[in-house]
Amino acid sequence: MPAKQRKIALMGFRSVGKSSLTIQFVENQFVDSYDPTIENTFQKTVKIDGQEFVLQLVDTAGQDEYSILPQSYYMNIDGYILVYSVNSQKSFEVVQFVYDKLLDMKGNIGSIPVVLVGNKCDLGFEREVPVEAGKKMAEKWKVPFLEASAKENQSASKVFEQIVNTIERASGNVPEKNGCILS
Ligand SMILES: Nc1nc2c(ncn2[C@@H]2O[C@H](COP(=O)(O)OP(=O)(O)OP(=O)(O)O)[C@@H](O)[C@H]2O)c(=O)[nH]1
Repeated sequence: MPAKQRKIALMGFRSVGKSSLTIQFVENQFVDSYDPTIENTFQKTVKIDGQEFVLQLVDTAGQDEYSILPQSYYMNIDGYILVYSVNSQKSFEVVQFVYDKLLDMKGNIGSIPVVLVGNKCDLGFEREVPVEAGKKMAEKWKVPFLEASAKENQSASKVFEQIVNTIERASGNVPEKNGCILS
């Protein structure tokens, strides 16, 4: 089967680790320094369940509750990875704001593939967002949820596999599976 092209946007508050998750997945490395993103696109080819996918990953500039999302974030994007960091309640609020914006713009979010990610789960001692809060939000949205750590390379590649599977399910290419993945 020919490779499928999929375009995925990572969105969420500043400094939650959108770039770090992407770089961990694409280049298998973690960069400790913080360099705010304007917008970057990465590409990686992966094989999932025997199917090759060419993933274009749009690492967006961080949003906040005042952001006006550019049209390009709504057009030609197959799925969204919405990222907050578990040590920032504010970032959890921003991810809800972003979801609502997407819902407004896209109409029926039920048909928009989304994965919710609580990053920086290695910072348990600074935790402001309980696992249950992330789980509950994802259940409300009916989307998969994972906690991850770009730093410790926990679930970074799972996040991307999960969004690809969610996109495939939404387009009717994979049988429906129950529940959320939490790790
Ligand atoms: N402890 C810890 N730090 C992390 C993790 N992921 C990212 N960071 C750090 O958090 C800071 C911000 O990470 P970025 O990946 O640049 O965050 P971003 O969401 O792309 O930020 P913007 O470009 O502003 O949107 C950097 O100093 C990273 O090293 C993680 O899983 N654990």
